Amino acid sequence: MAIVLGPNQYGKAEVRVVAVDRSTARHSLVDLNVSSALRGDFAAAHTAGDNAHVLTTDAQKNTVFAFARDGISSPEEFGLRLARHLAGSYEWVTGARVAIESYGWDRITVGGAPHDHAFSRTGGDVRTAVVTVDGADVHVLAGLGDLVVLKTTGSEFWGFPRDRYTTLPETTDRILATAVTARWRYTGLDVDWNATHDAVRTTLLETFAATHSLALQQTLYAMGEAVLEQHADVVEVRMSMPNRHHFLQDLSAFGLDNDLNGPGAVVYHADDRPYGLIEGTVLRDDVPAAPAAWLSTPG
Ligand SMILES: O=c1[nH]c(=O)c2[nH]c(=O)[nH]c2[nH]1
Repeated sequence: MAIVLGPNQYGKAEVRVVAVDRSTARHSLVDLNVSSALRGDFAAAHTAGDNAHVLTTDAQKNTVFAFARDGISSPEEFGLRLARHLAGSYEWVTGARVAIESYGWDRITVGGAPHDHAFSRTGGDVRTAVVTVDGADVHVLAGLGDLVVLKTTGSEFWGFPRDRYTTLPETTDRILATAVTARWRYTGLDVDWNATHDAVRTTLLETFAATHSLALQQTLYAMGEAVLEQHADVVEVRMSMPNRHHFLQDLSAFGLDNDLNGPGAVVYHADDRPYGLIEGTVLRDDVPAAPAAWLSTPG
């Protein structure tokens, strides 16, 4: 028996870089959280403390800032530029993974006019990109996280088996709420990254709204299916959707009913935990799997 080093990677996590385009009086900004990781022959560093192959994580951080100086047109483009550079940096580096979160900023409106250089953070979801260079292969995953959505009706849940511990009542009218994390894989690199990201996000939202849900599982599948039907560049969608349960609050102690169809507001208790966690992949069955695209990407 011998003990050996298994798969490993290392890099700088969560480099916070803000790039401002000041080329006109109307500034624009890109706000990213960038994590890089290198893969390759780093055995000696692990087993002997020999750092001759270790491109420092500090240099990886510096590379992020230096590359931002050329402008950032999209997280995907920036990730591709960085991952290709890092993967090509030394012959013992076989691959690089760059994962990016992108935070949105809206112009503040002053007197009805969008301001040139004042912004407020968009409250909602975060855009994500993961670029992996693996030898000659390049993979791009786009995505989003924390897209919080809710519908006040159009959701049922019934027909499930009842074992001795099943107490949940069946329902034909409930709130359906979740915070969508989705990542989707592109076939090629000739993609209009920003426009496609916007369009996929719209598809996810529209399908959540338009699907009469019999289960969050069904809604998840419908959302992934719609993305694949409407976006030819996308071959695979992975989603993670917590079921943010909303339970009708019992108000009988106060002599109040709480009837879905009665007069007055219907009052729910929004429970934060535990939550159902519905996860799944929807993909084209004629496209080869790309495990390298997803390696060390959680969820
Ligand atoms: O949409 C749902 N899927 C489930 O699997 C489930 N389980 C549960 O208790 N409520 C729900 N709702």
